[in-house]
Order: sequence, then C-alpha cells, then structure tokens
Amino acid sequence: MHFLLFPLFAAAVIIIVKFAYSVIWLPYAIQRHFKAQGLAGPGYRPITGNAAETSRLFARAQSKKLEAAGGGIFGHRDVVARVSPSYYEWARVYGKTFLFWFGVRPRVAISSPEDVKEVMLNTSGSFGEVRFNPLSKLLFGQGLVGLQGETWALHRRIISQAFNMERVKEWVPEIVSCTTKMLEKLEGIRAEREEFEIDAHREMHDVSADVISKTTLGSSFEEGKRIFALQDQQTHLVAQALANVYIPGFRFLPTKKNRERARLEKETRDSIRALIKRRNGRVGGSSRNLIDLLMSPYKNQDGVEEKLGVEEVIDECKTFYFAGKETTANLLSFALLLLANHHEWQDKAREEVTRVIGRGKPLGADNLSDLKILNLIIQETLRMYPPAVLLLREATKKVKLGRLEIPIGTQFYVPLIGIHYDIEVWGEDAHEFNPLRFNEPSKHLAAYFPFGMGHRICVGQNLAIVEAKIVLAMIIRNYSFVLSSTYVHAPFHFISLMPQYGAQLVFRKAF
Ligand code: HEM
Repeated sequence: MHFLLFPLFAAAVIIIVKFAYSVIWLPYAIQRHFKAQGLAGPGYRPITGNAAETSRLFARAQSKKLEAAGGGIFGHRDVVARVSPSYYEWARVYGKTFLFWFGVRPRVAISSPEDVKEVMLNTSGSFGEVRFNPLSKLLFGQGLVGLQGETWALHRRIISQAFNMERVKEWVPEIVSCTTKMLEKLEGIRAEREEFEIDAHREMHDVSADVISKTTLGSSFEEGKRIFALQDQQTHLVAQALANVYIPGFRFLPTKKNRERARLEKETRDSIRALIKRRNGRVGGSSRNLIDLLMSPYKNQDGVEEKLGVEEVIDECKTFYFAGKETTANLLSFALLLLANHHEWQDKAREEVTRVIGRGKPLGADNLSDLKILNLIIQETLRMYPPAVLLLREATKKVKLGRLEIPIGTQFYVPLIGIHYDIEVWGEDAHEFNPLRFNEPSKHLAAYFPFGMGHRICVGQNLAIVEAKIVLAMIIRNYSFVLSSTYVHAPFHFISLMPQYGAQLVFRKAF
C-alpha cells in the first residue's frame, strides 16, 4: 500500500519545494542580487509582493483633501502623488530607480532618459512586452495591443497603413460631423439661456465614441452604442481582476464574475460581427472606414498580398474601441479643464481658430496644420495629464541596463507621468501649465512620450491628434467656458487617466 502512497508523497514534496522556490527562495535571491548592486526598494513579501503597501498608499492618496474649483483655479503640484502614489512615495524614499514587487515578479522603476531609451528603443529583442494577464484579452481580444511576434508584425503592417496621416485626413468630414452633432446637443441644453452647465467629460466620451464608431465601422455611436455599453461593463469587471495578482487557471472556474465576463465577451463579438455583416450588405457608401481597409488585401513591400480575416478584424475592433475611445476622450476633457483654468490660453486659442477658419465656415483638413497654438495646448495637456500613465516592459533574457545586471523575467516600470513632471528635465516650472515650452526644440527624446515610443508606439496617434484638434477648435469657436464651482480637481488612474468626478464647466456663447 505505501509504495502507492510514495509517488503521491513525492509529487506533493516536489510541488511544495517548487512553490517555496518560486515564492520565497527566488524572490529573496533576486532582491539580494539587486541590493548588492545598490538598488533599494520596499522589501518583498511572499506571494503578494508589495500589494498591501500599494493599496495603503493608494487609499491615503485618495483620502487627501481635493482642490474644489471655488475661486476658479486648480494647481498641478500633487498630480503624480495622487495618480501614482506608490511610485511617488518610493521614488522619494529610494530614488528614481528602485526595485518593487508585483506579486512574485520583480519590477524595476526606471526614469532616467538613458535607461528609458535603452528599454523602449533597443531592437535586440532583450526588452519585450509584458505578457498580459489572460483576462485583459477580454478587453482588446487578440488585437494589436496584446499580440506578439510575427502575428503582431503582420497586424501592425496592415493597421499602420490604415492609420497614416493621409487616410486620417480623409476622416475629417466624419469627425466634423460628429462634433457638429455634439454642438447641436449643447445648443439644445442651452435653450436660449445665457449660460449653462454640463459635465463636459460625458460629452467628450460620447463624441469620441461616435468618432471611433464612424471611423472603425462606418456606423454611428447609436449603432455602436451596445458595443460600448458591453465594453464598459467588461472594463469594470476586468479592472477588478487586474488589480489583484492573477492565479493561473482561475478564469476557467465557473464563478459569477467569470460567467458574466464570458457572456459579455460573446455578446460583444456577436454585435461587432453583426455590424460587419450589415456593412457588407450595404450597397455603395464610403470605404474609408477601418474595417473595409483592414479586410481589403494590400501588398506589402515584398509585393505579397496581406489581409486580416473576420475574427481577426473583430479583435482589432475591440482594441480600437478600447484603446481609442477612453484615451482621446480623457485628453479632450483635460484640455477643456486646463483651458477653463487658464483663460488667457483659451482666448489665444479662440483668436487663432477664428483667424484660421473664420466664424461660420466648416473646418477642413487643410486648416489643421495652421492651428499651431491649439497644437501647443494639446501637447502640454498630454504632458501634464497623459492618458497612459505608465508603460511596462520585461527582460526576455539576462541583460545589462547601465551599471545594473538584470535577471531574465524582471519587469521595467516606466513612470511616464513621473517623467513628464521631472524638474531635472522640465525645469522648476514643471508643475505649471505652459504650452510655450513646446515651442522650443525637444528637451530629450525619452522625456516626453505620451504615445509611447519604439516599435510599439501608438498606431492611432494621428487619429487622436486630428480628432482632438477638430473637437477643441469647434468648441472654442462656439463657446467660452469656465470651471463650475462644483468641479473638484481629482485626476484618477483607472486604466487611463481621467477626471474622477467629471469635468463640470459653465458654457457661454462665444460671440
Ligand atoms: C490621446 C490618445 C491616445 C493616447 C495617449 C495613446 C497612448 C498609447 C500608448 C502610450 C501606447 C503604447 C503602449 C506601450 O508601448 O506599451 C499606445 C498603443 C496603442 N494605441 Fe494608443 N493612444 C491614444 C489613442 C489611440 C487611438 C485613437 C487608437 C485607435 C483607434 C489607439 C490604438 C492603439 C493601439 C492599437 C496600440 C498598440 C500598438 C502596438 O502594440 O503595436 N490609440 N497608445
């Protein structure tokens, strides 16, 4: 009998030893390895890493009194402390390069432009993308954001040509029409009154969703509404799961949340598939939308024909809905808030917009490059309130970074927002809104990168900038706006950076 028990006993011992090795021996050995090289940080705690400390710092940051608009002005000094409290606190205590723990995973925070450049731009394959928690696939499917290797390269080639500037300019009439619809809604709310208050954040979400629906599927927000509603529900469920350390295989258990996630996934895919089918059934119409571009074969530089299948296109649609809507909506909301807070810049932008486009004429693609002040404002907004707050990479082999020997599997935490506020790079006025700083030649390639850098740089950045210019120009031309006394300045990181309690603004007709 006990010779039967022996293999079981041996298997149990092996599992326990392996577990102890990966959650105790290895992390402490890595910690000693970094300590010997002078790299400090909050100490490792078995299994959960620094999760408890992160939650404590986050709760403390959230409980701090927020700046109510009251007198109409808010400051930017505490943005990094509120948005990335653990990075802020640990950088203060251990210096800007430090070691911390995401579960059993070592993460090295890096912020010197040299290190950031090396990790983001190195082409040797030593620094790869962090493999996503499988649950995040529910948000962007097997789309570009989550793909790796050859499949990623194929999708990237096809998608990049669909997003080049010439193509994006062809969408200007669609973007103008989405913005006109939003302005008509605002006029309805105004109802002949002198001034009226809105939560501009909500309006920016709707217009951004409308633009993504039109450019991606050639359908309106109303048609794509169901998909956004499903994606929003999925985002909340996935975000809850991502906040915790992932236990392999957990997603297959038939828990209530797992079943809900699976239902949302199926319904989202079915809805996108139905929209594609409906599109294919339509006679004529423009073929400028992304879906049509992705599904029509194109020849790559070797003359080989490449195209994506329906299921791959569905994955990319999910990615665009996810990566394109929130980010651009949040950029627009913060730009409006900053202009409401810094009226002199709002006046300058309005003067430029009326000079370049005139008061009544429709905005055209040719006007975009003349909106120079607006461009500076958008760049400064992306510096101070970047929708993507941090980036992650991972050492795919043993590598050297500066003087540090980095073991395979170490992750790199690139605190994009922390770097955007670094006074060593930006000067003593790093916490002040000053669009003119972008008039000067770029300070450092790796000190400003709201769209990332290297081969994974944002594929949708042309669309985001063109959309931001059009929406802001058309709002500024029609209305002047100030912060409402109900506005509370609370930048908040939930997947992307957003104003936590909305963007309450009081609008008046500009002329
Ligand atoms: C203000 C708006 C936006 C910001 C700040 C932004 C930011 C970023 C950043 C920082 C990355 C790089 C992530 C990394 O290196 O790990 C990225 C990638 C990406 N973005 Fe954006 N994005 C914006 C708008 C958009 C739009 C409008 C779309 C599409 C409709 C889009 C689609 C993507 C995709 C597909 C990727 C993955 C690229 C790849 O891995 O090859 N983004 N974005």
